[in-house]
Amino acid sequence: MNTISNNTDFLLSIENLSVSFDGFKAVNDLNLYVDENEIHVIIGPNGAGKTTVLDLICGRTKATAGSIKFRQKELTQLREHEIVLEGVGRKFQNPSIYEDLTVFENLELSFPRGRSVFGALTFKRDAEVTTRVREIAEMVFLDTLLDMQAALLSHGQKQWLEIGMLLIQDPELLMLDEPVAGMSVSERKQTAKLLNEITKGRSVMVVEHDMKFVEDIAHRVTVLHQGKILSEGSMAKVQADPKVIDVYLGH
Ligand SMILES: Nc1ncnc2c1ncn2[C@@H]1O[C@H](COP(=O)(O)OP(=O)(O)OP(=O)(O)O)[C@@H](O)[C@H]1O
Repeated sequence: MNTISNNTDFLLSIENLSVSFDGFKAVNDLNLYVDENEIHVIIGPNGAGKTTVLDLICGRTKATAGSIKFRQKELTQLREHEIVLEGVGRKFQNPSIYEDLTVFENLELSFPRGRSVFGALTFKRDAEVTTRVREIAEMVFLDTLLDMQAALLSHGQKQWLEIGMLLIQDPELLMLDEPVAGMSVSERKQTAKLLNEITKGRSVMVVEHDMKFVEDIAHRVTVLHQGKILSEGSMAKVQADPKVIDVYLGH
């Protein structure tokens, strides 16, 4: 029986999704849904398949079976850059910023109409770009550091800069892989505030191990284990689930 439904209410609908690596099922018949304006956090033990799910959504890894629908559009057949154009942004664990450029220049380069590395001479920095760069810089706590070389930012500030570089493209779905790893306690709190702000008008999927941070941001939590859903619901619900305590939280 084909269990793939026509679920139109969600921003993202993942159905019967599987991927195998040399016969090993890293993601195994997964169904997962993300609502509009939702912060959806995926947790679970090492090797559960969390990063692989993000890789499948952004097209970095191709599914063996199943469907990923983003606003009715099937993503599994698209290439990575086409998925970005559909409105899906992805941040990897290590920040990929231009270290020798300033904060301003990093944001400017990421603006959809901004200059390309090769088109630098023909680009006219117009007021719209400058305004947008300043707005985003303020959102990611870097408005006083616009002229600083990115290499000189702290680890946390580099993470925020990369989030800013994604935000300036205005994705409808933003995916973040362990965004607070290596951050100080105060940076984690600020990042939680940032994520709560940016969900107005977009959805965010986060893979994270820091349970305090997850508590601060998650509208909904999916617990993965061996490529399958072990538990799902509010943070309070999954935290109290004996299965989750047994395989993950109790360790
Ligand atoms: N490209 C690949 N080729 C082969 N195996 C892979 C590949 N990508 C992931 N895997 C395997 O799939 C499983 C799931 O990995 P994944 O990175 O998704 O786990 P995770 O839940 O994100 O773990 P962690 O919390 O440690 O980041 C692991 O056993 C991993 O070794």
